[in-house]
Amino acid sequence: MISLIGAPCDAGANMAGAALGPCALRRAGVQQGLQKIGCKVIDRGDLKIPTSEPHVEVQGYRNFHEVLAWNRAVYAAVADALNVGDIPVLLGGDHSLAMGSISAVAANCQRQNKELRVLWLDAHADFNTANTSITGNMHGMPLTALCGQGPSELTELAGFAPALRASQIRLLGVRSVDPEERRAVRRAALPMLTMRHIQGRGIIQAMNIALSDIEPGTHLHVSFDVDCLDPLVLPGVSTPEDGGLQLDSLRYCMARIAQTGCVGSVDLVELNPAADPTGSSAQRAVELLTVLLNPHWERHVQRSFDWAEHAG
Ligand SMILES: NC(=[NH2+])NCCC[C@H](N)C(=O)O
Ligand SMILES: [Mn+2]
Repeated sequence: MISLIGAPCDAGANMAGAALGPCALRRAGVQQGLQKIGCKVIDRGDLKIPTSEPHVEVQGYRNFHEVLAWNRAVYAAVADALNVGDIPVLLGGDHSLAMGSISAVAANCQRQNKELRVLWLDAHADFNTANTSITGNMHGMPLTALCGQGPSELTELAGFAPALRASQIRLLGVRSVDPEERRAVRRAALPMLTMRHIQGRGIIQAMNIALSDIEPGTHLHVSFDVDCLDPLVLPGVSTPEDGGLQLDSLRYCMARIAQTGCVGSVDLVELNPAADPTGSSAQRAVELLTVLLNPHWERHVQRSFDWAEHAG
């Protein structure tokens, strides 16, 4: 069973709008789309936090209390879904929410003695701390917190720290890294397939690398930041970066990931409907999610292979 969990939060972003994401995804038919391909889906509705959480900066972390409250709520909801054996699909909301969702996944995997691998599809590395960030926006910081850097309220959401080792992460589609962040990425040896890598090797090779050495039984968490797509394809994001993935390439990535049969949890984040009045961004995001979660992946992968080989 797939559990849809809405988290209308944009406290971690540079602008308002991502909080409208869950509503836009539902309107674009996320539940029906997944049901149509044969998934059983329960919509658990939207999470809430106490409205009294103040919008203040704490030691360089903007809206710290609010982001923390959202992540605690996300942690609890994702943990609940995993406990009953569901595949939680977090409908964000901004990418700071991945701290809560992945901490819950990490705790669950530790309890079940499962390997965990995180595929992070993104235009950005999201590997800042307050010290390296230019903006203080916490949607640029989730991976560092998960890797154990930052305030203990964030790094210890899972009950232990770090929730993740850098070697468990594969970043894909990156093309914007802040100068100090770049140094941190290198120091941590964070595995990253940038757009330049992808363009150089081709998408097939890139996915071979991203998915190599995944053992059967691994829990694969896919953190899908929709800004990994080119803004011409998906304009509805808060931090667009040129030179992103084309639709066919990302469809291929999603089909390849689905083919592992290991997808155990998903974040669908950073959709900002306010930046795309046409609504096509939400529809594209839903369509890609249905490729990722399609239980009949064999047919899809074959079709994608046909495309990829045709495209050379
Ligand atoms: N998930 C995202 N959209 N992250 C954007 C981060 C942008 C930039 N690196 C920053 O800190 O602020
Ligand atoms: Mn991101």
